[in-house]
Amino acid sequence: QVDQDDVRNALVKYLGKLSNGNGIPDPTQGWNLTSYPCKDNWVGVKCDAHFTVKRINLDHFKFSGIFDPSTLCSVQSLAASLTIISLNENTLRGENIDELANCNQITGFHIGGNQFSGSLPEAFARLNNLKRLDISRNSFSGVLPDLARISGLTEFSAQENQLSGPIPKFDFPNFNTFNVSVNKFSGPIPRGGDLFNVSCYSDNPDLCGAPLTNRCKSLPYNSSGDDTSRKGLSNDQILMYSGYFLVGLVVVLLIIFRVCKNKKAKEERYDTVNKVVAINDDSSINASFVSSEYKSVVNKSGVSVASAESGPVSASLVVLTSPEVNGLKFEELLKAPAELLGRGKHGSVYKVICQDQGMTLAVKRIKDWGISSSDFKQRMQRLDQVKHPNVLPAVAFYCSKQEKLLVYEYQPNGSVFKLLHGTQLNQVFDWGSRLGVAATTAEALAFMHEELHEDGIAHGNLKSSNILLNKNLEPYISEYGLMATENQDLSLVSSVNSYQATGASDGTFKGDIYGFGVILLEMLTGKISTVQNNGMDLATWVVSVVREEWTVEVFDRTLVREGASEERMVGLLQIAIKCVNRSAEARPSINQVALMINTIREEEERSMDTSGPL
Ligand SMILES: Nc1ncnc2c1ncn2[C@@H]1O[C@H](COP(=O)(O)OP(=O)(O)OP(=O)(O)O)[C@@H](O)[C@H]1O
Repeated sequence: QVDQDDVRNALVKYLGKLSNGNGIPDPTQGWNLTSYPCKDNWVGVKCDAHFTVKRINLDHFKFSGIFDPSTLCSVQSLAASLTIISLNENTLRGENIDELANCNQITGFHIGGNQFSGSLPEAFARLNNLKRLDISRNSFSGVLPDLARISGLTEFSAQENQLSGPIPKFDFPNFNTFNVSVNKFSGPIPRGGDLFNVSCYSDNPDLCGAPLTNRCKSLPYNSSGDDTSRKGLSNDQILMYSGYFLVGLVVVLLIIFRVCKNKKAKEERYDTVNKVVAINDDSSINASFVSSEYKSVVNKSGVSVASAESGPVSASLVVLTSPEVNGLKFEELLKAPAELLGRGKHGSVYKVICQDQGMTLAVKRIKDWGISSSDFKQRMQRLDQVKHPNVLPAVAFYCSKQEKLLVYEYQPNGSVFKLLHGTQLNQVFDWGSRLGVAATTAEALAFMHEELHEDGIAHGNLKSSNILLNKNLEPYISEYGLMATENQDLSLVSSVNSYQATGASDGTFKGDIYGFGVILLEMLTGKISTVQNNGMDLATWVVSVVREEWTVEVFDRTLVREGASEERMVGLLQIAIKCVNRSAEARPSINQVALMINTIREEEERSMDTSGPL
C-alpha cells in the first residue's frame, strides 16, 4: 500500500509539472489523489498483472509545462518497473533530464515533437535497456552522448534538431529506424550507416560518405578517427597489418586442413561402401544402410552392395517394438535405399524412405557401445515402456555383435541445432518459441528422469541436435538412453558425453542437466556450443561475460532486435548458468529446472495478455 501511495503521488506530481498545474483535461480519467493508477485505469497508464506501472503514454495532450523525470525515477518501485515513457506531440521543455538514468528499465523514450533544448545528457548512454529513442523535432543541440554503448538500441529518431559533432558508431544492422536528418552533424557517416537511405542523413551540410553523394575529402581524420595524414605506419597500423597477416595465415592453414580432411572423408566414404552393413540373421538378409549416392558409386565401381566385409553374423537379433511398422517388415527396411543424414561421435544416422509403406524413417547405427545383446534388448524394451509425447520412441531396434541399429520415425522439421545455427534459414525461431521449447523439453526430461531413475537410464547425450522439432516447433527429445547408464562405467560417461563437465559424481542424470543448460545457452546466445570464444567453451564464456556484468552482451542479436523481454532472458540465463555448474552436485534437478522455466513462461504469457497498444 505504501508503494502504491508513493507511485500515485509521484505520478500526480509528474503530471502537475507537465500540465503547469492544470492536471488532466478530463478529471474522470484519473491522475488524482483519490484513486490509484492501475486499479482505477488512469488514462495513459499501462500496468502488468501485479498492478505495477509499466508504461506511461501522454502523447498529444497539448501539455506545455516541464518534463521532469526526477518526479518518477526517484521513487524506487517506479524506477524499477517503468519501461516506456511517451510524450510525443506536446510542447514540453525538460528539467533534470539526466535523472532519467535512474529509471534503468526504460526500453522506450519518446519525446518527438516538443520544445526540448540543450544537449542530451551523457547519462542517456547509461540506459542499458533502451531500445527505442525518439527525440525528433525538438531543439536539442551539442554533441550526442556515446549512445553506441547501448547494445540493444533498435530505433534512433533525432531528425529536426540542432545536434552537431560526429555520429556515434552505432551497430546499424541492429536498427529498424534511424534518422538524423536536418541537424548539424559533421564528419563521415560511420561504417554500416549506408544501410539507411539518403533521406535519413539529409540536411547536415558537413556530413559525408555513403549513402550521401558528397564523398569525404582527405580529412585529417578518417571514419574510425585514426590519423591517416601522417606519413609512414603508426604502431597501431603495424599491429593491425600484422593482425591481418596472421588472420590470413590462419585462413590458409584452415583451407589446407579442410582440403586434407575432405580427402580423408572421401576415402572413408569409399571405405564405407566396402563395409556395407550386412545382417545375415536366420533368414539370411543382406542389407545396406548406404546412401543411394554411395550405391551408384558402388555399382560403378563394380562392388556389390550385398557384399559384406564384416561377413555373416551369427545369432543376430532383430527386435521390433511391434512386429510390423505400417506393414513394413524389418527385412524390407534393411534393404531400402538410405541417405546419410549425419555422422556423430557415436555413429551415423540414415534417412530411409520406404515407398511402399509411405514411411520415412531415421536409422541410427551406433558404434563402439560395449553393451551385451541381452542388456541392449532389455534396455530398449524398458525404454519402450516409458512414453512421453515429447520424447521420440524407437519403432524398432536391431542388435548383433557388430551392429546396433535404432529405428525412429523421420522428423522432417530439423533440430534445435539446425534452427539456431543456420541450416533452416527461412524459419523464424523467436523468443516465445525458444521459451516454449525450453519449457517443454525440461518437462519431458523431468518425466523421463523420474520414470527411469531406478533403472539408472538417463539420456546420456543431450544436445541441440538431439532435440528434434515438429512443424509447430514443438520439441521431441531423440535418442533417449542410447548411451551410458548411471550404473555403467563413469569414465564412459565422460567420454561419450561431450557436455559432461568434469567431476560429475552424480552420473549421467546430472550430465543431462549440464547438456540441457548448454542447450539453453545456445538458444539464448545463438552461438554453437563447440565454437570457441577466446579459447573458452560456451558455458565458460557466458559465465565470464556475466561476471563482468555485461549480461546483455551475451544474448542473440535476433532476440534483442525482436524486443524479447530482457528480464525474462536474464531469468532463463540464470537457470542455464545453474545447470552448467562445474560441480554436478550444485546443479538443480530437472524438476526444479522445469518449475523455474515454467514460471518464466507464465510471466511471458501474462505480459502478452497485458501488452498491446496503449
Ligand atoms: N528421427 C530423426 N529425424 C530426422 N533427423 C534426425 C533424426 N534423428 C537424428 N536426426 C539428425 O541426423 C543428424 C545426425 O544425427 P546423429 O545423432 O548421428 O548426430 P549427432 O547428434 O550430432 O551426434 P551423436 O548423437 O552421435 O553424438 C543430426 O542432424 C540429427 O538432428
